[in-house]
Amino acid sequence: MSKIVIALGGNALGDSAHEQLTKAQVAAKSIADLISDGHHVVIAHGNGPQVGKIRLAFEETSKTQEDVMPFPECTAMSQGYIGYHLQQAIDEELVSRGLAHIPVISMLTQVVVDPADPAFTNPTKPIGGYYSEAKAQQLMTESGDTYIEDAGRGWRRVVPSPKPVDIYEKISLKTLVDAGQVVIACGGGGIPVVYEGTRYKGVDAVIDKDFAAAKMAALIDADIFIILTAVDQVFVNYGQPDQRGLTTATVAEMQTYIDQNQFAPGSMLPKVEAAIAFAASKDGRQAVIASLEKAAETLVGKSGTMIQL
Ligand SMILES: Nc1ncnc2c1ncn2[C@@H]1O[C@H](COP(=O)(O)OP(=O)(O)O)[C@@H](O)[C@H]1O
Ligand SMILES: NC(=O)OP(=O)(O)O
Repeated sequence: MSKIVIALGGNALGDSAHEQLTKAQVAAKSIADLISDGHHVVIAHGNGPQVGKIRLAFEETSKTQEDVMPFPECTAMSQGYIGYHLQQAIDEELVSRGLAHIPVISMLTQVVVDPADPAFTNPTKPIGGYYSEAKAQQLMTESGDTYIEDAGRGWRRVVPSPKPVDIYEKISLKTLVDAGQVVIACGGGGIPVVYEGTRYKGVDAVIDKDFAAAKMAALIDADIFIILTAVDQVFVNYGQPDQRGLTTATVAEMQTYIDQNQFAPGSMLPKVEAAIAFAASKDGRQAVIASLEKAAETLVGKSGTMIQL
């Protein structure tokens, strides 16, 4: 039996609430396969599309800039409704397999970041929907926000994405995990907070959930870290006629591919960096990048890209 942390991609969870629930049900089958096999599973999820849409809804309906919902609150909202979908879908799947005694719980999670992180002045995290270049240029002029081209999929707004330093609720997290519960935590990378004087305060940023999940995996001493997204494997020469899927790779090999700029910033690069960070943190730890539908297959080498020291 292994302790496994799974990171579910926000983009891979679909566009609308309806689509998300359907995709959560697909992910739940994969997750329940692992639980049925006796593994202990902890889940983090993304929120890029969702947090962007929540923020946009408030920007479009607020009378003043001050009324617009701040980003930490938007991430808290996304943790709520994505966690609700995942809780419901995983629970249903466990009940259907006679595993109703295993509780599933999602935790609002605050993740501590460094206020001096250079990411605050260099926005890189894509959120919300996709726009044409012309529309993105118009939005940049009107709003002063930054938009970039996102891995060949269109233009998207980007916001600061500081690295996770600590998980504020780590004692509760470990208690629930040790009690055998299926915990959903660090949704959307966690609600970003900084220590200010005598208290923690939310900051305008969206943490990358792959980095937060890697931090959580190390904190709970997980054996395996699985990043589930919309592609079956990591590719070199991605999108080119000679693209090649990677089945296994060492940390050193992946670092060489990073140095060759094989992975798009804001999409595959943070996944590979998070996977490397976990695999390199202790001998024997494995990190896998695979598609949402195929979590259990990755453990028997039938799918995904497996990275180890
Ligand atoms: N080298 C690569 N190999 C595989 N996918 C890549 C690569 N570079 C960029 N991508 C893109 O990265 C996407 C995964 O990133 P993203 O959509 O941000 O993930 P998430 O599912 O976590 O929201 C893939 O669906 C693919 O379109
Ligand atoms: N917060 C975050 O990393 O979301 P995505 O997985 O949707 O990019």
